[in-house]
Amino acid sequence: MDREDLFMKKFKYYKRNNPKPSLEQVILFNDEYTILKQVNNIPHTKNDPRTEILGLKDLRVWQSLAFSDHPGFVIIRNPFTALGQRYWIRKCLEEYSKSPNKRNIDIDTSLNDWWSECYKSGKCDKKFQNKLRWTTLGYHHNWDTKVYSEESKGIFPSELAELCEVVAQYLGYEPFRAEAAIVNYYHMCSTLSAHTDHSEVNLDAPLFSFSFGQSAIFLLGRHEKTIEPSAFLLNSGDIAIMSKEARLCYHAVPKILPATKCPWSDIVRPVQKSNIHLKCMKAEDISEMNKNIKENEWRNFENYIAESRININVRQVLMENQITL
Ligand SMILES: O=C(O)CCC(=O)C(=O)O
Ligand SMILES: [Fe+2]
Repeated sequence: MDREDLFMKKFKYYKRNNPKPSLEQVILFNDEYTILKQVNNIPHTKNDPRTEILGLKDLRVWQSLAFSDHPGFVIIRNPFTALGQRYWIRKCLEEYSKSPNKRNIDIDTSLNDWWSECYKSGKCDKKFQNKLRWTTLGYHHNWDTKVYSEESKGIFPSELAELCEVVAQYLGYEPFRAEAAIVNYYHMCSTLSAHTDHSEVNLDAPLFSFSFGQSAIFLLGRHEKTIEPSAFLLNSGDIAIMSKEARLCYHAVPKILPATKCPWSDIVRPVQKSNIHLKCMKAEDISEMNKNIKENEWRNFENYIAESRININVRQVLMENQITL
């Protein structure tokens, strides 16, 4: 007899609207879970000078959590500044959504600049705006064959590579090379069904997942769907890392939930110019960060994120000493 698909059962439970599911078992919904523990035994005594320009808080105040039932799974609870959240949300909407990055809307349109097109008439075309569901950066994920190739590859955004490098270093997951990303755009009724991410040659390198905007229930199971998954709440700014035993586990997003906090609207402070050495980013990125302080620059992006969730999912594709596929 086939064993029951408990992953699907939980997915359906959290997806349903009528009656609404209980959120009592959702980890991180409140702060009282005893299974949480601080990941790093040794507190960070030094900051990484790149944090500010990447829109991150000082490493010494980061809170990273591990879960005894899910070895290798780590959540860093919103290490972003309010301005940092605005910067990354805007990057996903205005820049990562442009061709030649690959997008789900490419089947219907050849236009390059989706975000500007949404505002072509002066006001937002919501119907068109909601059509964008994903873009891929770097090595493009092939949704049909699930195979990466050298022929389908773009330039990986340098600022996103640097963000991952800082997070990887913080967790001691070095060296990590960001080579492929999927940006997922969710609306309030969107879901992402159960899957494992196994297309990369390098399945030992961790997977970094950045969430912005509205919240999500994230289901994390094991290597088989017959094992019941745990439900985690991911809020804006949270970074989830699937490493080691968790790297190839089934996961899914059955539900988007209205955010109870909007950290992108907290007090914004400008990033100061400094002489820090940036591996990937350029000095102009400081003004790109600071322009989002102005309400008129930020308003349209805020309207989008008030009803959507964005997830950036970053992977290393190649082995450490491999140059091409
Ligand atoms: O949206 C999420 O949190 C997960 C996305 C994901 O699993 C993927 O893109 O492979
Ligand atoms: Fe995934």
